[in-house]
Amino acid sequence: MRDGLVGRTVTDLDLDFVLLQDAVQTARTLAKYYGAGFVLLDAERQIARVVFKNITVDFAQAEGNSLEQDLRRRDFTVNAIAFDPFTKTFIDPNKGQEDLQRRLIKMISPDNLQDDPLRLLRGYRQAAQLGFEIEAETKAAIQVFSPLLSQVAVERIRTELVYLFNTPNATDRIQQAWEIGLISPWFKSANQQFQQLLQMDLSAKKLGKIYPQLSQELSQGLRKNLKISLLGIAKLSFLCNQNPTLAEAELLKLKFSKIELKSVLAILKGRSQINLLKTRDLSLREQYFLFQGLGLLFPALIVKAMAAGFSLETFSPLINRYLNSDDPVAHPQLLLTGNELMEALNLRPSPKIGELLLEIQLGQIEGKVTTIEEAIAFAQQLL
Ligand SMILES: Nc1ccn([C@@H]2O[C@H](COP(=O)(O)OP(=O)(O)OP(=O)(O)O)[C@@H](O)[C@H]2O)c(=O)n1
Repeated sequence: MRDGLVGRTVTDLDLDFVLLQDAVQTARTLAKYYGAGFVLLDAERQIARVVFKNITVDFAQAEGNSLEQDLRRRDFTVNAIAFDPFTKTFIDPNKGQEDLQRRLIKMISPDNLQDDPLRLLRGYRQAAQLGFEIEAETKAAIQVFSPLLSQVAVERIRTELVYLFNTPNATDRIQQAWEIGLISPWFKSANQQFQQLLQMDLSAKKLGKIYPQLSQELSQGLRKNLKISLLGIAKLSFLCNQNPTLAEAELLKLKFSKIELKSVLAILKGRSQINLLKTRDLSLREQYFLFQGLGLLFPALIVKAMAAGFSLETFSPLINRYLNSDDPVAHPQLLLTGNELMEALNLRPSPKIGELLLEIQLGQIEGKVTTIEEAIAFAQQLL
């Protein structure tokens, strides 16, 4: 109802139905009837989900004895508007529609926030997504209750954080959430990077104007099933400690996946590599290792560096290499495989083969090697 009333469009529709009885059974019947997926989310509280291709429909048993009671137990007034499809009337005991008009996130009551402290962070996340303000008393209550957030399962916190990182122009909200103590326990040193974090969306926009492809890559996930966007990962890399070991500890506490963790660390490493650009150009070898370390994360590093004050022009040569799939430095192609090298030189498998292949690759980049024969002779010479 909230999203419909403000005209918000989403790619995946999420419908929430409240039933006074038989919620799970109704969901099961519907799933069967439409051949859709069925997931029992909470047997005790009677919540089930029916999954269609781009639509998720949740059925929940009303909490309390009436829909009004159920709506009074929710988090924010704008999230507690119901519509009766039979009578075609709104049921809005908390005056959520008024707050929608005023574009306000307002708590239903402080007790409701305490009942499920994730709601404290949901408030900031939804304010960011909807472009709403947080009403003054609600903001004050969130600040008072902020220590309670640590009682919530970190998986739920992480989900909210990812939403925040993926929301464009929400870095000021992230900063505010940190300043009132909501997310600072997980990112203790973030305040040192806020100035740069706040520049991120602007830098992404600047980059996208000249290189639309990079802008598109930044809005996507590293993999299909990864919710956090590349730009989100770059923002996360600002929030956590800039020392990779300390950053790793922070991200592990929040149970970020291995690939998210590796991505942030790759960006932090890349960030220190490009510091050299302040005084000189990178050698071909250095460029090769930079591209190898980053892979698809390259645009995320560029935005981060721009937010830190580097000019876009500094990166033009590197960006051109990245965008050219035939570029040997950014997208090197092996002249020969490890097996072929072992056969040619009569070698046994050992870590040395990897080292030789790397040297051949670097020789190729530096123009010392162009054919397979030259590659073999080059390796022989090294041996
Ligand atoms: N911790 C929570 C989670 C949800 N809700 C209530 O359950 C509704 C549906 O929850 P959900 O679909 O998770 O959230 P939405 O508010 O719809 O927002 P989004 O889809 O962006 O997560 C919310 O609107 C809110 O009324 C709540 O009160 N407290």
